[in-house]
Amino acid sequence: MTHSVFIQNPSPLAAQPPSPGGGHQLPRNSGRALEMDWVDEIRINLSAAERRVASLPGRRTVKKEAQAAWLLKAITCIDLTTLNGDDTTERVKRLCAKAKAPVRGDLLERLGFAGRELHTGAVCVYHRFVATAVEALEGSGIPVAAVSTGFPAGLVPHDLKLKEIEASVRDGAEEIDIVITREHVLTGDWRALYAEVRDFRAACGDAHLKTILATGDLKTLRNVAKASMVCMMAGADFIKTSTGKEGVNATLPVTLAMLRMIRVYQERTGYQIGFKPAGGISTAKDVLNYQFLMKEELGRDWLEPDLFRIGASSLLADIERQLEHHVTGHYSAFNRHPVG
Ligand SMILES: O=C[C@H](O)COP(=O)(O)O
Repeated sequence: MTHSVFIQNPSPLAAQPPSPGGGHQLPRNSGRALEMDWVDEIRINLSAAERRVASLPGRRTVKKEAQAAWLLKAITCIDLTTLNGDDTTERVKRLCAKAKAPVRGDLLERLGFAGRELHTGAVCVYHRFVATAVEALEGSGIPVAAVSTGFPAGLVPHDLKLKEIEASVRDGAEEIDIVITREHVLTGDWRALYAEVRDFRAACGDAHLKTILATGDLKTLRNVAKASMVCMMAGADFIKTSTGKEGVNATLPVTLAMLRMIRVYQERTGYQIGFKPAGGISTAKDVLNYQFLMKEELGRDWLEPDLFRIGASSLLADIERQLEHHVTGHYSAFNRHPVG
């Protein structure tokens, strides 16, 4: 059996926007033995995948109130991120404040959301800032995600990677975003990739494991799909596209390939695996396309933050501008939304 069909058109998107609340408890993926058959059989039809996603923006537009609801839902799925060499404690504290109150109160009131809980899915930082973020977010219910394992290139010794994961978990990170060793994919050493991610999963303990594939480094969609499947078999809770530091980061064709693998894994094991596109997603328009593709490919469950995160440093500012435009009819300058 192969997984090569990317041309089937989904049923039309329901007119109903997602409600900003929701969420559900999922059984955690325990991983399983490496099935080489599941990897070897994977085939990808690149041009069909490109055609499939090219039709998305034209077919799927939502207007006015519906769009505001989709964007509010997107906010709950953002891993609000700062991953810069010049990050400071103060910047991380400001980011955490923004994660707790992502949209101005007056806008929420005019959108009819006054008094409703709204926060981002997580805050994502380097290990150095995990403890700062945990303290700043205390009582908010917002988890801290730590990038790890020698992010972004992942070229430090394996034992140091495990120690880095353990240190972030000790400091309070509830989610660990690891990078895989790209060489394992580029040389087709799926056993080495599986063993690596298995170890990362064990080091995480109760913290959730997001495996960053760095898809821009993997050369082909087939490699992306195979790496996705191996990471899920090794126990990934989420598969994530990119670090934000590769030449090419999240794209819709890559997303489609990864979502199809999530679907196959669910069909075979019953586990629902989360998806996190990351890197270069900076506009409300971009994020709507990702939401539509998630819903069309995997269904309503995958619009919730326990199965969908968007790794982004500047997306929130554009969403807030769009919400402001929706309410006032005017756009404000980006410098009125300095964080997020
Ligand atoms: O995981 C998150 C990414 O590093 C954020 O990338 P971005 O700065 O392009 O939004």
